[in-house]
Amino acid sequence: MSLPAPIPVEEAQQRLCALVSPLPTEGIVAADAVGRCLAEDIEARRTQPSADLSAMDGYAIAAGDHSGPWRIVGESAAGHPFSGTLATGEAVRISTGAIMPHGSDAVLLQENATREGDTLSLNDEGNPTPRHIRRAGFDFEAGETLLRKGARISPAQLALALSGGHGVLPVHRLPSIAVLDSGDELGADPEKCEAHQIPASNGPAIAALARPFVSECLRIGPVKDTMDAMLGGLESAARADVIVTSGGASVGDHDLVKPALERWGATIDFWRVAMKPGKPLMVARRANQVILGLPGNPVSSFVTAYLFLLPLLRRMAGALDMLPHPVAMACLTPLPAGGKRTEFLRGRIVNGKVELIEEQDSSALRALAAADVLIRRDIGAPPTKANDSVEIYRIRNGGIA
Ligand SMILES: Nc1nc2c(c(=O)[nH]1)N[C@H]1C(S)=C(S)[C@@H](COP(=O)(O)OP(=O)(O)OC[C@H]3O[C@@H](n4cnc5c(N)ncnc54)[C@H](O)[C@@H]3O)O[C@H]1N2
Ligand code: MOO
Repeated sequence: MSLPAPIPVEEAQQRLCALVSPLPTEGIVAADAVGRCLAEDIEARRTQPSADLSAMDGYAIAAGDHSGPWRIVGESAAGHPFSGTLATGEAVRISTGAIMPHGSDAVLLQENATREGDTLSLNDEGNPTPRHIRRAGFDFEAGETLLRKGARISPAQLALALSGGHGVLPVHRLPSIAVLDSGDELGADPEKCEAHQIPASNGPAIAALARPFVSECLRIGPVKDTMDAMLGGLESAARADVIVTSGGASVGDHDLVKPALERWGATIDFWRVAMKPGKPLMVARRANQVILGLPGNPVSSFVTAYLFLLPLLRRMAGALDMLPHPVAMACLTPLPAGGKRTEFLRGRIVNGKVELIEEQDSSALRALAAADVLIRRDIGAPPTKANDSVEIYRIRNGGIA
């Protein structure tokens, strides 16, 4: 059998993402929109802060005399502004976040003041200063763009949208997926595997990776290595936006994903990518469905899900920024020259530098679970010395979402 030449990683990512468009838009209560992507730009509906506010607990001091003593004529508390106007020589008790009264132009910290009854004076620790005033509109003005179309709503973006006066956000629908494990050797119950079986760990791991980006995830299998079982598994996934299979993507006698997809009426878009691990990756379409055939080796399945499934789901969810961003980090371990495939090596971070994990077998789950990053090695990259900079993708500590 002559096999198609593996295509470069970037081309494969582009071809995959070009198969889909962002899903339709819906309005979602802002707090429930976390994880969704905006379908349009969001403008501020209010100015923040809407008035000059004190940034500290202390006293708002009238313009004109910053030496004191002053007469305290009232209070401005957060949510309860002082209604009058200060005259020279007057001050108002003020709390953090409260509105500066008319006529005031400085804040005296309470630690820098002595109060006796209604008389306020300096205690030589510091003077009234306008530095403790947060000016109206310094964060944003009504009408300014707060968040761009395609931005993913995370907790900080949620807080900003709420602060900008938005209770409901226009976002894209999330895709649904079905994840199918295949292989006669797979046991569904990890506590009851015979000697010839291994626990089916890929499906749950892929589903866990995808969870923040999907509306629902149907789990199918483990499916046996027969054409009928594979066709049955695919048919039960027929309503998902994306089908992910794991295993059976290679060239063995029992690798049935490709023939089963073809028999099921899917068209293979590409098969085999010049990457390690993950070479047998397969992408197919059937009507509006996209099928991603991930290799069975557990590390290959994880790495290809990270580099292909997540960008695909991000694109369907409306993100403009789909691909993971590599960053540069010094690498403690010297690395050999890159080969004929882009490599994604497991590494751990030690004191701010990355170190290669010795075990790089594409079935080694203990090494994967110990990894903080994938080290990217481009095709034909020159060898590196200790402490040379390499490109890494974080797969822990916030690197996924
Ligand atoms: N002659 C060749 N053999 C292989 C090639 C090749 O090019 N020529 N490619 C190798 C590469 S690279 C990979 S990766 C694997 C992937 O093959 P498959 O996608 O067909 O995967 P399987 O053969 O079904 O399984 C491989 C391995 O992974 C285990 N596995 C499968 N599914 C699961 C699961 N859901 N949970 C946990 N572990 C799973 C399976 O038991 C096997 O050990 O092919 C190479 N061979
Ligand atoms: O390309 Mo395979 O995914 O190395 O084990």
